[in-house]
Amino acid sequence: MTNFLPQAPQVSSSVDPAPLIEVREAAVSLGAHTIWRDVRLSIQAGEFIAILGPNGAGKSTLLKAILGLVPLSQGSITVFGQPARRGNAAIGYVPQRRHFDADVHVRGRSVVRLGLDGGRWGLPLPFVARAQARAAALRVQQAIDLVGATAYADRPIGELSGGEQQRLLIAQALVTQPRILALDEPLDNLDLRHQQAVATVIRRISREMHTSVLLVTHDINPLLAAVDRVIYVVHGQVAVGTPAEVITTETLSRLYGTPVEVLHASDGRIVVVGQQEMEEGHHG
Ligand SMILES: Nc1ncnc2c1ncn2[C@@H]1O[C@H](COP(=O)(O)OP(=O)(O)OP(=O)(O)O)[C@@H](O)[C@H]1O
Repeated sequence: MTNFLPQAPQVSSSVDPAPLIEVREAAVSLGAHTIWRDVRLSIQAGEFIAILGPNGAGKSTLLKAILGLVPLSQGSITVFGQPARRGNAAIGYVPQRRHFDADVHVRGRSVVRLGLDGGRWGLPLPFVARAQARAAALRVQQAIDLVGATAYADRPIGELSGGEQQRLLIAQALVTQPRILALDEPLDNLDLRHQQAVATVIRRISREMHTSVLLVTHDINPLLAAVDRVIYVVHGQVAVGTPAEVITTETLSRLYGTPVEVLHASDGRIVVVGQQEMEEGHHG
């Protein structure tokens, strides 16, 4: 289905590759407020990582620091061995709460195409332009196929459901074949079925293309089977590990600074008891 695959970066399994992203003792302060500090983190190619935590904990800020959109007050972040910087074409980014109103008539395919054309300038020669246009159309179709949006890509995007729009926005971020995909709450406002479908698509992208995925979410449950690790951000602290390592009564009680209980439902879902009260208390 995807001609993306042969072009995906090859990583030898015999050597431990250098991390794509390295965060060292990093801190961010906004105004007088330290959002988080002492963050240490190495992310490898092909890892799927969920960033969790209560409202206002600093999840989006962490993503933006990696994207070079928010300066650090301490420490460093390197991406592909270079200091994090904005506008890195090797990172595909879908910001928080993007959606299209019903009166937006632009076709889904054109929205995906914007991912390629966004930063392009100049007037190429006609024969170059034709070849480029064919190559671009192919890239766009491959990204649409990859997210499973072929059936509705030519409809006006404003008419599509939240889940369909979300897939096309992910396709837009994928069209440049980025090595890192940064998604801020892509499951927001989706029903459970669409959450799981989008999670499965993202999982496949990270596996097949060896793309590292950083995904901010409020709810780990739709992603539990898909993610490799979680980054849990609470009260300025950050815990990193597999869901089984981090989402425990002990770790979350320590992070929240109060007893929090992690329960495992018979269907595999995780329920964190006491977290809601803590979040309300934190913001109250
Ligand atoms: N430019 C800014 N100046 C000052 N404070 C800011 C700025 N941007 C964000 N903040 C604050 O930083 C904190 C972290 O914000 P952030 O958006 O990273 O949280 P979040 O965990 O993604 O939240 P949510 O789940 O609600 O989206 C919040 O308290 C927010 O109010």
